[in-house]
Amino acid sequence: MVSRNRSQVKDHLGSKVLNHPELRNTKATEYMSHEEKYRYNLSRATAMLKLIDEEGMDVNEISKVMSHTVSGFTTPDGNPLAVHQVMFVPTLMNQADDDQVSRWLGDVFNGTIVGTYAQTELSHGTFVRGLRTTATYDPASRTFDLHTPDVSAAKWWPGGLGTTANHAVVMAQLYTDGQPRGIHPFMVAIRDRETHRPLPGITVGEIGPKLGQNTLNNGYLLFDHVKVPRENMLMRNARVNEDGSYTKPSHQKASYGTMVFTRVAIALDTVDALQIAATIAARYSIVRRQGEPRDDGQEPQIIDYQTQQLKVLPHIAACYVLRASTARLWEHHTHVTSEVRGGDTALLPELHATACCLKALVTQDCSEAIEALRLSCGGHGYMTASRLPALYAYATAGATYEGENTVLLLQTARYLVKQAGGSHAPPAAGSAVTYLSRPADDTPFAVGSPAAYVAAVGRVARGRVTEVAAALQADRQTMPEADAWNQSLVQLVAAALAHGRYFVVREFAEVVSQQSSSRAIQQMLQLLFSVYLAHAVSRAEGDFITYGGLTPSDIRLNRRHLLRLLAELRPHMIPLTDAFDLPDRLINSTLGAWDGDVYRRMFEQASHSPLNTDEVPASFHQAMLRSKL
Ligand SMILES: CCCCCCCCCCCCCCCCC/C=C/C(=O)SCCNC(=O)CCNC(=O)[C@H](O)C(C)(C)COP(=O)(O)OP(=O)(O)OC[C@H]1O[C@@H](n2cnc3c(N)ncnc32)[C@H](O)[C@@H]1OP(=O)(O)O
Ligand SMILES: Cc1cc2nc3c(=O)[nH]c(=O)nc-3n(C[C@H](O)[C@H](O)[C@H](O)COP(=O)(O)OP(=O)(O)OC[C@H]3O[C@@H](n4cnc5c(N)ncnc54)[C@H](O)[C@@H]3O)c2cc1C
Repeated sequence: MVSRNRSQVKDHLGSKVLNHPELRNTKATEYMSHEEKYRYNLSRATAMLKLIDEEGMDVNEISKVMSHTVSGFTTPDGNPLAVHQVMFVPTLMNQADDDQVSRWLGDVFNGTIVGTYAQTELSHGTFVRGLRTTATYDPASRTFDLHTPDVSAAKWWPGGLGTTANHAVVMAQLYTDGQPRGIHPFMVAIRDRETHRPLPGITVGEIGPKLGQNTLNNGYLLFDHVKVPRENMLMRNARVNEDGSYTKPSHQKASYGTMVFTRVAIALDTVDALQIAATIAARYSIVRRQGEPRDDGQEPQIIDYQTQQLKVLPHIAACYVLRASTARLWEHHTHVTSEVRGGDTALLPELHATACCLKALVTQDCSEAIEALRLSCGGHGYMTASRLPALYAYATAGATYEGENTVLLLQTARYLVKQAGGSHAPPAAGSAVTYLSRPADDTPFAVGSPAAYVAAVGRVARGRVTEVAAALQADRQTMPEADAWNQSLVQLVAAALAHGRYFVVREFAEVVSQQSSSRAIQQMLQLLFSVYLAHAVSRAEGDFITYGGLTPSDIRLNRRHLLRLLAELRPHMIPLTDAFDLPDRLINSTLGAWDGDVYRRMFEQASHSPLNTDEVPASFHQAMLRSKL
């Protein structure tokens, strides 16, 4: 495919997806059974994979097509092939050696192998070192014995495992020579390629209904001494030789690489969900009129209520700000991955720390924002057909999967306190933590100056990190490490989030500072940034007084400033959401269509309720008779 700029790629791929012969005709899925939904979503996910293959898309293009998985168009109830595409394939590409890649990839791309990433167990998700599935090497047969010791070690959650995948990358405790070697990835056939029946020794199935994404097809998996050939351990990093001798990986956490990638992908993707929700709420907020008529005789548009502006507009600004930092993280990940493949792991610790805190910050902010946007649509936001409940369910899953957010923030905090205490390798040029070893930026705070806000956000991050690092250091003198750490958990999480916020605003400050061909665009970016910053301060006033150098009077001024900025942004709300360029079919919301014809659409969707087919549904009489009322 010829090289295209970002928006050309988006247009091109957008129309390919929307007009694909196997995708363009959509059905409402609300009243389908679980199995019908699965069939519908799986056939659409398969069509997407075919499209990716036919077009020979690169990873950036795939990421754009995959980001449609959140839409109401592509796989409205969850993509049963998401984990295949986003985790299984990347794991093979990055953790299998060259021979293994050539052995498997043909079958992956021709659709014969469909995989999942099977790591989490019933009793362990967060603490990966605690996983209990074992892979014990036997040099005589040159096989691994894969075993689930008891039900609590059953794999539980992997997406697509339920009824879709025939292979899994299984993360298991490796034993060679009777020695535990830690968690390693194994390529395991779990179902017959022809009949799709579970292979001997395998117990597999679907785990049941969830808050959302019910056709993500999450599954369980148990092994009863399943023999796996030696060549099926993914050997780009660590190796087990025929005689059972073991070669360590170049980095102790090399086998965690897929998680880092997926965290980056989730951060990027969750902003797409926020863009959809923001577009729906913005459009609805101008269509909806309610309240005492004004001078023009009309009831007010709800967006003209100041409270509604606060519910909607900061999240539109957040779409722009978070898009910039997540795109930067994506580029940085590509760079660091190629360095790591070349054997240089120096940048990995900071990439891990940044991916953890951005994934956590973005999924937390976006799920809170989507819920606020849902509430901003009043009763109608509670309807499934508004699409807002599904968007919330999608975003909030991101706060748990691929590393529960608190746990990930603690990983970032661990890196930050080590940097603050000078016990880590010094940061590389361009690192996001150099501010910790420099004097605080003492630019005085001034309402209306984005640079002054950014400096204050930096002082909060610096203050939070150095304070908790000192507390931890002091506690370490008087208690065991684990107790000292636990004593500071809440402050460590706050420090990591403050660091994440500083990262995000610095990235956007750079975007705003770049020369744009259009003065109007530059002014709009400045306005969006000002809204984001003023809102960030209003959400954490205590922090800005305690660490950011703001006075109570600054806080009061900021509150007024934010409301003025919102009024300034309000006339631009629709162009700003139209600019996300989301076709109606992708949004798939009764409230969020471009023409604003909300009430007709709501009636139309109600007509699909099976309870409206007959004037009196037969079920009514049956149920009443049974209850003898
Ligand atoms: C092909 C293209 C596709 C493009 C797609 C893009 C489109 C986007 C569409 C998105 C659609 C989204 C659908 C997604 C579906 C999601 C499905 C979900 C899947 C899962 O959830 S899989 C399971 C995920 N599980 C977890 O994340 C578990 C979390 N826990 C951990 O990661 C670890 O246990 C831990 C990190 C919390 C702790 O590990 P451990 O105990 O081993 O380590 P320590 O805490 O002791 O730390 C020791 C040192 O190791 C460093 N460290 C830890 N992890 C890493 C890492 N990953 N990389 C580098 N370094 C790491 C620590 O920092 C420590 O370092 P130190 O120097 O000693 O301090
Ligand atoms: C929709 C969905 C899809 C998923 N898909 C997959 C998949 O494809 N493959 C796969 O392998 N897994 C998958 N998972 C599993 C997912 O990765 C885990 O659920 C996630 O990593 C959280 O782990 P946990 O469930 O063990 O949570 P827990 O760790 O049990 O979390 C419970 C609470 O304990 C707290 N906690 C735990 N440890 C600590 C600590 N050290 N310090 C402080 N607090 C702590 C957490 O903050 C949280 O509040 C999926 C999960 C979901 C919801």
